[in-house]
Amino acid sequence: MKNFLSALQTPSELRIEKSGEKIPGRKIKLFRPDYKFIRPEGDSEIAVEKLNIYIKDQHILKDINVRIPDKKITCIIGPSGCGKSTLLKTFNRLIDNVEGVRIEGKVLVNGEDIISSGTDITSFRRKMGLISQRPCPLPMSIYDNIAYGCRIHGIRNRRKLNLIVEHYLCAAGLWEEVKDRLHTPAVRLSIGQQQRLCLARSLAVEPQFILADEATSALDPLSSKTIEELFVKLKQDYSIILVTHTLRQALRIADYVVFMYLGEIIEAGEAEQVFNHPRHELTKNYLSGAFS
Ligand SMILES: Nc1ncnc2c1ncn2[C@@H]1O[C@H](COP(=O)(O)OP(=O)(O)OP(=O)(O)O)[C@@H](O)[C@H]1O
Repeated sequence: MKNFLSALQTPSELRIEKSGEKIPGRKIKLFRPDYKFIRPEGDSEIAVEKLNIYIKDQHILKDINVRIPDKKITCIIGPSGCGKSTLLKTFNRLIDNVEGVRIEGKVLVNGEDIISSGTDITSFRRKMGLISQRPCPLPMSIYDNIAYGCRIHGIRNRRKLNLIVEHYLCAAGLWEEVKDRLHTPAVRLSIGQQQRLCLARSLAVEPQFILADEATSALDPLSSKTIEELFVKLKQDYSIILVTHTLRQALRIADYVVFMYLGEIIEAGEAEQVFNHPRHELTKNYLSGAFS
């Protein structure tokens, strides 16, 4: 199935209906009140095989083998310094920016090894939407924050951009709050709104995965809850990988859990199994709060 952007790139196929935009061949309406997400093309699965990461002389990730399931929320948990962010950074090759890094092993994204030298990093990174701990809106308007990435990818038509901006602000649950001030600076939004804007901006270039590193830790409880609820909705269409320090958050939203300790994966499995019947003593101790 075509995704939203590619559908918009063939305007002859696009039909406007009074109640919202409709793409022929699809029963779904794109916008409020019947807003539904559009499933990106293909599966979205990551398989990590014998991954070892060294930074200078330190062995940071040790023989990592794990499968991140398709269209689920995977939470990576573990004490500070155990390698959660390093593993996440490997998934979009941001790890390449770390000085003195050496990577061994395979990270297969939909079957393609992204560690091997032939990988086109730019096109592959487009599949990976990244949400960081602190929202970082671009110093421009709300509208332009969303349109920016699309313009880079060659979409210039104002009408198409309007559709995209509305679509993804709806997806991130922000449209109603900002529709009357789209052309005001994004930095004037609250931190929680900025984080949803960053989520909308990531979605606007149609990733298959959403990677989030402590995405709610800078937010107030209400904004945090809003982002969690969005992740739960978005998993219909995206594979979501969250690094979180908050066990309660993982308990609330994880479908799959990866528990790390000192650079190793100690246990990975369905959330129900890991939380209720952990196999490893270390996992039990971590979950019981014996260390954090
Ligand atoms: N650029 C770097 N140079 C040297 N060591 C690094 C670098 N980045 C990370 N490390 C080390 O790698 C290990 C794993 O770090 P990482 O940030 O992945 O852990 P984490 O589990 O995400 O920690 P936290 O929960 O505190 O954010 C730590 O010992 C850290 O000091």
